[in-house]
Amino acid sequence: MLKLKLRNIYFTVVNISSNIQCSKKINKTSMSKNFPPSKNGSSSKLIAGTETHMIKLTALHNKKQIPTTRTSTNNTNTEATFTFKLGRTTGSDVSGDLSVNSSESSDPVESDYSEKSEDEKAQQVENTHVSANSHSISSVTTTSMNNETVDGEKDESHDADDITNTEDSDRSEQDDGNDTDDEETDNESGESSSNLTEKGGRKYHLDHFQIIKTVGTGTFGRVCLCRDKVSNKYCAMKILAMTEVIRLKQIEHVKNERNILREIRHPFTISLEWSTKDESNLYMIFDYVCGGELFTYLRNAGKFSSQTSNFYAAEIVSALDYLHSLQIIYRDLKPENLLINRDGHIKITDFGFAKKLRDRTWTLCGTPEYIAPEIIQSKGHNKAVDWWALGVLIYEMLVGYPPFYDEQPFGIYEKILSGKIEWERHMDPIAKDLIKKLLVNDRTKRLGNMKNGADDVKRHRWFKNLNWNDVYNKKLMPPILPDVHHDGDTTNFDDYSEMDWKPTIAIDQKDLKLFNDF
Ligand SMILES: Nc1ncnc2c1ncn2[C@@H]1O[C@H](COP(=O)(O)OP(=O)(O)OP(=O)(O)O)[C@@H](O)[C@H]1O
Repeated sequence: MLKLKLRNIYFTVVNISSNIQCSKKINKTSMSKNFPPSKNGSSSKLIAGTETHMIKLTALHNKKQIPTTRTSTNNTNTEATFTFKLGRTTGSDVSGDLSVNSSESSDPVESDYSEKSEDEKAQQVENTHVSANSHSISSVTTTSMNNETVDGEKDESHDADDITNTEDSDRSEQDDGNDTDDEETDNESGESSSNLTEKGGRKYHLDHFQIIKTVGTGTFGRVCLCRDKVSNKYCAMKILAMTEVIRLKQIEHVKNERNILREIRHPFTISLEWSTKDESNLYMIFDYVCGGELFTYLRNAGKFSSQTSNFYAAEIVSALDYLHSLQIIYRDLKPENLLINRDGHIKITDFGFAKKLRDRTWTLCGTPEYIAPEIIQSKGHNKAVDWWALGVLIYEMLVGYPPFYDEQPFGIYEKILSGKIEWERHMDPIAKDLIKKLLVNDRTKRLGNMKNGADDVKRHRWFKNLNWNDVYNKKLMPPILPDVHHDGDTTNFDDYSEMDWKPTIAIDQKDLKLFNDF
């Protein structure tokens, strides 16, 4: 069986409707993907778009075998392992103490988003402890075509949220009253005697964070485990190079990401603690989710049982319901973006494509296997795309590979539009029924997007044994407990070279203004 990883070779620019330009770049190494022999291929991530329909495809796929054993030296990080210099550096200096001359701000509001007890000890459950990087996994379970005709044309049977209006060109649609600039005085005053703001909130500085190790890389930067020297807690720092963000025309997406993360607070979404920038990079500080990606567990297991899939699906439904209630569409649901916390519960990460919706949106983005037909057809899309992606995710958890698959993105799109799905003979028929109702090409008939919204999904028979309050309150027993030895354990993540940190380049003042409200 061919094992392929579907992320992060990254190639640029496809115009779906006319021109095609491609340039390839390998972006990172990653994990394996077990697909059926006939489905050995690729997948990509779409990262730009709208008016011109120019999209960038990140993540073709890189091959890497799943390690059969975890070496004892592998990933046994300590704080002394690496320290890095953030902010402007000369040359390729990647060592030394973290020292930043930044325009960082202190934002007490953001502290409110931090969940209090996410790094607490994992609950005592009699589950199998598994490592995301171990080969064996033992899951102990507990508990038609779109009817629109033209781009943007009004749909006869809109649901309440599918408002027709002017085209949204992915402008930043919200001003959340970011007080970054207001707070700069805290920062300019240098190392004040107190780490508290006048309002009593935490006054952050970049040099409070000691970078330990890279745990993930993305399109414009990387995510590192770091230690907050003030609270002594581990956290994750996402570092985005502004030059790359500008080059890939992702300014509004990055601002959306930060703004939405500041707005949300839910047990199954990542918590943004603080964000800032200097003259080179944007920084976001999150709680560190040490169990690794669901992707890794799924690839190691091959497929999940119906009960295991049901557990993860339920937590995602709870989160999607919450996000949609705030008119936020997530748009990037896939196992790579689902982290498992030490307690075995899900944390949805990467809100880079999330969007506060006032209308349908037209941006072509997502990951090919997971994008809904209406995105491919550029008809404007809404929260229904998340319910589609949930159908793809449940299928992938149960079967081991996504329902629409091809070596080339265009092949994937064709399969999505054809509406044909191959079903495994022994698939749980109730789960199959739910998937069928989610993978409906006509989004007006798609479960989750009709007049009862998420309630229709929650009431489906596959979830009939669930109490949704229990789901929200993390009372369901997780099927997998990650093998985690301490809060800063990185053994459930891939190893990333620390030698390829690019020298940071200060952007000029004109470009820096583009990020004024970050
Ligand atoms: N809070 C966190 N705790 C632990 N690991 C994290 C955290 N946030 C992100 N990661 C890891 O870093 C990876 C990259 O993060 P993320 O997807 O947010 O970056 P990105 O630049 O948006 O990536 P992409 O270009 O693929 O969208 C994740 O897949 C995950 O493995």
